[in-house]
Amino acid sequence: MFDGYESLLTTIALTGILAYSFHIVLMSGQLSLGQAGFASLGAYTSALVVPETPLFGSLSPAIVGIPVGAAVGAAAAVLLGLPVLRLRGVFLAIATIAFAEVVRIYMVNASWTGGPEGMYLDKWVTPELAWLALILVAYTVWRLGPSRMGRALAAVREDEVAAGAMGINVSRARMAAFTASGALAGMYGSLFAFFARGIEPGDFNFTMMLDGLVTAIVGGFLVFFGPIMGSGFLNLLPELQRATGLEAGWMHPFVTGALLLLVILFLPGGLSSLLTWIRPRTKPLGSAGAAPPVLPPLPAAGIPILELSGLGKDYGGVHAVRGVDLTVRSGEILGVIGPNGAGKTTLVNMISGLTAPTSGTGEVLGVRLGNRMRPHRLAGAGVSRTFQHSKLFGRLSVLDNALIGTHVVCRPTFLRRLLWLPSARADERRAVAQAMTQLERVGLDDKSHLAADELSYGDQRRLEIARALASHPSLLILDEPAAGMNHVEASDLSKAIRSVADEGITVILIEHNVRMVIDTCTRVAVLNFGEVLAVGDPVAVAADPEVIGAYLGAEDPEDTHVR
Ligand SMILES: Nc1ncnc2c1ncn2[C@@H]1O[C@H](COP(=O)(O)OP(=O)(O)OP(=O)(O)O)[C@@H](O)[C@H]1O
Repeated sequence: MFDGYESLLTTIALTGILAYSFHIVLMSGQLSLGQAGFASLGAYTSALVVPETPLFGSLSPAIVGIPVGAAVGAAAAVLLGLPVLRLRGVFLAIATIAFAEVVRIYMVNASWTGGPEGMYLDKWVTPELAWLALILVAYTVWRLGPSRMGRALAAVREDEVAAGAMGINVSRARMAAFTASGALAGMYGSLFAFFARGIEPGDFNFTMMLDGLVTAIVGGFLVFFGPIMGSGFLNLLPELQRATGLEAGWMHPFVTGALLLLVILFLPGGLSSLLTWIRPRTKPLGSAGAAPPVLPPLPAAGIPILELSGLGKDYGGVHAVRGVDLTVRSGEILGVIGPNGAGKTTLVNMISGLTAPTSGTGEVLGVRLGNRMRPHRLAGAGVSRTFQHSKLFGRLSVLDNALIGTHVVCRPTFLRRLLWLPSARADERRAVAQAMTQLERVGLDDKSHLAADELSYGDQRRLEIARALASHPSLLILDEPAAGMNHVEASDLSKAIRSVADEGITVILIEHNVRMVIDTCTRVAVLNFGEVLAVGDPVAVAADPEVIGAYLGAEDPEDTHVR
């Protein structure tokens, strides 16, 4: 059927699958180079189990090898991921290269693999089978992208700390991407074995890994069809060379290397991003008529939701926070003020699970603070926050940022999206409705399609608040939300915070704008050198001579806007 092009078409499909195994880890911001090891394990294992005759008379026996290769690759990825996924960046890349090399050396020396000569196999992979496998993989990645899981991977890629604070289990998301990458590489290995009529350990070497990585990067990892574009383009290049008579041996690696350089320098989204530029920016999936998800009730007004006893944090010799005793009751707006370096951010980092205390105890919404605490657990219990220095997912849209905020109140949708179940679409619409409600609250609903990076500074601060509110928190922590705002904007923000509190959400507000704190908060705590200097009614605290001496430095609290 594909006379003369069988080999080219199959190679494009197989390289595409290999590139998807890189694409999926790049989606979560990881650089793993262990794919050659997973592919090798998948290839050799499926060589042992694939029957020597067609199934049911005509079916390619390679279809038995595909799930086996994928399962072996996934299992190897889990076993490797447990120790190595605590590494990041180049260290993860080195550890995974080492794994691939260990597998290669084992395959060279083991007797069941045929040693360095490898194994001869029958050719069972046709272009149709290879493309069917590629389309299935591409379909899965397409359905993953806009699902709750897909957004979680994107959030982890953009900013792990913010992702954790939005309730995403960062370790689990990274492990899921790594395992899927192992499965795809194992699947590639199995298909390759029965396409190439045999395998030897050298087939799964560093060059193979580099080919897959280059294809994924040149194609682009921000759009689901990037690997197909990358594979098509890079595999058609030699044909183009042949057609133009430029067939020198050095030409192909040279052109590929130059392309990689050009893409990294000038087109970080890869070739596929060219298509998304040409396409007009579409408004996101509408939420018209959709109700927000069923939201859990907020704690009853007046009950203690946060209790700290002697809580402290030392950084070496620096006592950032010392012996803090504090109770916060549901419905309060607690202002936290104090000079620079007083320990305000460290205190809220402990409350939101980002920093482990070194002394004392604390309980927030029924969750005990401690060394093993992870931010996603506190987010799941109802703590949400903004950061002193904005931590938005810059390359994602305003709507996607807010949607990631809904992570803890929305149901997973990926598996149901794979099957096109209407309930998944209904859940996505509910998530969009919840996100849009919060964007409307801060006046960003008409900018929902813009990238967060494209917003003005003030809008970025507002988006962080909308993202935090999208999780329907019981406790909202705002770390200097009015920084950089003028008086009018600060006054609007103050009104918005009071309206949030009127809905029953407890707020902790760190702010240097004391006028705003007095106008907004029901109670104020003053920190100085990591210790609580005073807690109480805002006006009374602002008039306390000890507080004035330590922080305000002015007799009249009306005049104070201290940084
Ligand atoms: N990761 C860290 N390692 C070492 N020291 C730290 C760390 N984080 C905070 N500190 C120190 O702890 C003290 C309290 O810092 P923190 O940022 O909590 O103060 P802050 O009251 O929020 O200050 P600002 O108003 O300037 O934001 C400071 O002396 C700071 O240098």
